[in-house]
Amino acid sequence: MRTQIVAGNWKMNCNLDEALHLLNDLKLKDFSKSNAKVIIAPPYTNLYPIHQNLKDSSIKISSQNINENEEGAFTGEISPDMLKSVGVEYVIIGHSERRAIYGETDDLLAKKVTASLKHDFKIMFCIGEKLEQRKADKHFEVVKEQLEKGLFHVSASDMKNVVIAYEPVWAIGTGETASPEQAQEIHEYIRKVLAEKYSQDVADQTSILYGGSVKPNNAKEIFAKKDVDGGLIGGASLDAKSFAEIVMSF
Ligand SMILES: O=C(CO)COP(=O)(O)O
Repeated sequence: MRTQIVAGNWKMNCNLDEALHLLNDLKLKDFSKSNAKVIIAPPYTNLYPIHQNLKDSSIKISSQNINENEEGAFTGEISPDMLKSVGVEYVIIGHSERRAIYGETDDLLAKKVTASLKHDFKIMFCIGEKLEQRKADKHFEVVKEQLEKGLFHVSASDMKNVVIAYEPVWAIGTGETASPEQAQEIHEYIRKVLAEKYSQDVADQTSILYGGSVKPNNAKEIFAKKDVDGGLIGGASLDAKSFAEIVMSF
């Protein structure tokens, strides 16, 4: 049985006051009624206070990025050890905004994956095609290549620490969602690629999340699909009521 996950990617939103407010609202929700594991990925500046605040909670903390180096002259960057020391358990790697806006390449992402596993983080590895690639019917080959270049140096045994997040770029923050059928089709394909690379066991045990305009009114239908094991939620994760409703879709 795969772990079902609903993760909130807060992106560059919430100063400390706003973050603690949102967290308090989330803590009032009874997530024990859901089968999903709940993860939040706040900005770096909120990680430690949130960790301190979540000590008795089942909510897990993720960072939105990580640097692949141990330490040193990398101005503005955050190391694996720094994230460990403030209670981070998960890291998001390869988000399309990091790929597109900050030029993160498959090679760099592969290094971030290696560094994260070395430091015992769990990874949410993001893949997904752009609109023109979808229109040209290239989405299958795009996600396969992203997996091969960024993730497939990971050993089969380390894959238990990897979650894949399929996020079609055309559906992120646009209000346009992949249909449940489109999500199922490509999630099934990703699982097939995992089975070919590793084994059916690894493929069957790897959670594959969908991300891209997931809202309370569409989550249930998307999550009901056989190969969709949860969601990576952007905008709707900034509102405790909406996020909780999405979590309760499981
Ligand atoms: O990028 C996303 C999560 O990482 C999805 O964002 P939205 O839910 O705002 O479309």
